[in-house]
Amino acid sequence: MSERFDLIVLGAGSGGLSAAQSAARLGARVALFDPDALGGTCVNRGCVPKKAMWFAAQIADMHRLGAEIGFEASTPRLDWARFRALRDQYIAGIRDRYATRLGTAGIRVIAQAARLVASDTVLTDQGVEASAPHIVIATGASPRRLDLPGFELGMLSDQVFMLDAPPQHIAIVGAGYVAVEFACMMRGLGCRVDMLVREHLLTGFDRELVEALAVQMQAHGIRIVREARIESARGEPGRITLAASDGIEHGVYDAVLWAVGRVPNSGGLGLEALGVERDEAGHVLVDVGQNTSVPGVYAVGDVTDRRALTPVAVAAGRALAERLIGGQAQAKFDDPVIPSVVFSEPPMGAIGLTEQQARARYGDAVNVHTGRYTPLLWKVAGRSGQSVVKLLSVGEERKLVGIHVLGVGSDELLQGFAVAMHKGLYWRDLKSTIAIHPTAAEELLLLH
Ligand SMILES: Cc1cc2nc3c(=O)[nH]c(=O)nc-3n(C[C@H](O)[C@H](O)[C@H](O)COP(=O)(O)OP(=O)(O)OC[C@H]3O[C@@H](n4cnc5c(N)ncnc54)[C@H](O)[C@@H]3O)c2cc1C
Ligand SMILES: NC(=O)c1ccc[n+]([C@@H]2O[C@H](COP(=O)([O-])OP(=O)(O)OC[C@H]3O[C@@H](n4cnc5c(N)ncnc54)[C@H](O)[C@@H]3O)[C@@H](O)[C@H]2O)c1
Repeated sequence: MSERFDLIVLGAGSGGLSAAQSAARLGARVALFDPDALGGTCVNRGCVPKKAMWFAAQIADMHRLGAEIGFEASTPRLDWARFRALRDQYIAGIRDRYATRLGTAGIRVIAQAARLVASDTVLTDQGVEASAPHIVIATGASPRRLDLPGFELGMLSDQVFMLDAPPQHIAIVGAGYVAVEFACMMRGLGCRVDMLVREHLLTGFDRELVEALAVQMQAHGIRIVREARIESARGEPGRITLAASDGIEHGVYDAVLWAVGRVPNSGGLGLEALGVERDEAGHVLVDVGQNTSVPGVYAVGDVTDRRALTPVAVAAGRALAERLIGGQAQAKFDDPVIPSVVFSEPPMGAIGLTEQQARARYGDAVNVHTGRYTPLLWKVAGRSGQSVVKLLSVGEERKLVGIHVLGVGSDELLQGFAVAMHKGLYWRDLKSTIAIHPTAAEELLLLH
């Protein structure tokens, strides 16, 4: 006999936790299934451990800058084991707090993988069955594996966080968020880094800023090899050579990271039998209300084809619970202004459309305002690297449709601009606002 709930959630990552907690807050009886650690990708093998590593790399970079401006400091060496223990302890604390909060909210947590056996019933391999009028699929995504010889010699992003020591010389295959962030972090921590890029770096970001970032990554010592189509890996763990389609061999590396995208965890969930539609890549197809093609079955987060970002999964889960349990018929997550930051060195952030997207949508009505500057401390140190800011506005009114910043501080300064753009931001608003001087943020107000 299956136990009845108001809402069942598969997956306790960003999206699933948000849906479950919001629904429980609104009075629903909720069951939450997940065989793995609470918090999913973001907390355990994504944003959180990544950001800790980024901070460590930033500190190493600041030491180098410190030496350039006159500090007498010896090169710092990171005690990797201590750093890893502290980071893991912090993450365990987050998981503990989730467990406490879920318990307090009365959410039934079942530490097992579940699949749908009917549109209102789920079952686990251990025989636990539960049913509800609403079932939310929030099973996320996993790193993509390639079907090429020697693939197993390399690692996936999940495994980077388990390394006992940083590699000496790493090859990173791929050119998306994960590839760029790990390349910069590893380099910051003193590794030799080769990035083997098949096509473009960071597709989806403004081309001008991406090229400016590539220049800085190379100046930082990262070797970027373009048009490298890796076809095989050979050697042994710790001594790996990569062969490309043009016959060129790369390496020898002591580590290889395959950062070639992510695939949705939508297999083995019983979706095919129920008729839940998916795209070719396996993403569960949803409308703006997170409804799948089967009534009573919904999906949020990376398992869908929406932007794979934690705040997107969280917003979708919350809106869904508000609609299903809170009775807010209009609640949906459909925000066109999604800010995001690549935690590279320096970081690069974007809100709204790139120049390429804006021109495709608005043609000649697009105004482009670009500025380049060298951050104050870099100038003091004699460095020449440049930050880039770009604003895209449309028409006579100059409504902002895109804001892009590459440079120190961009990760923190963009959130406030995202609030303004969400509400509707115009060029005249920037011109009539008093700047905070001297900051990186003011550069957005000082453009001509
Ligand atoms: C290295 C890395 C860095 C990232 N950095 C950022 C960042 O800085 N900022 C940002 O916004 N985003 C970042 N992301 C993306 C972000 O982590 C994801 O967008 C987010 O975690 C998606 O949440 P989700 O709930 O959809 O899935 P997940 O967090 O992946 O959670 C899915 C959960 O479902 C569980 N599950 C799977 N199958 C079943 C089943 N059959 N039954 C029950 N449970 C199941 C899994 O165990 C997992 O816990 C990063 C991702 C990676 C890989
Ligand atoms: N800071 C952040 O917010 C952050 C950080 C990490 C990840 N994320 C999210 O997670 C998502 C996944 O990131 P990702 O980097 O895994 O994927 P991605 O889609 O951003 O990039 C995948 C990269 O792999 C390349 N690629 C694909 N197949 C290949 C092949 N056979 N050989 C060589 N290269 C190949 C692609 O050209 C692309 O450059 C991102 O889109 C983003 O939404 C966000």
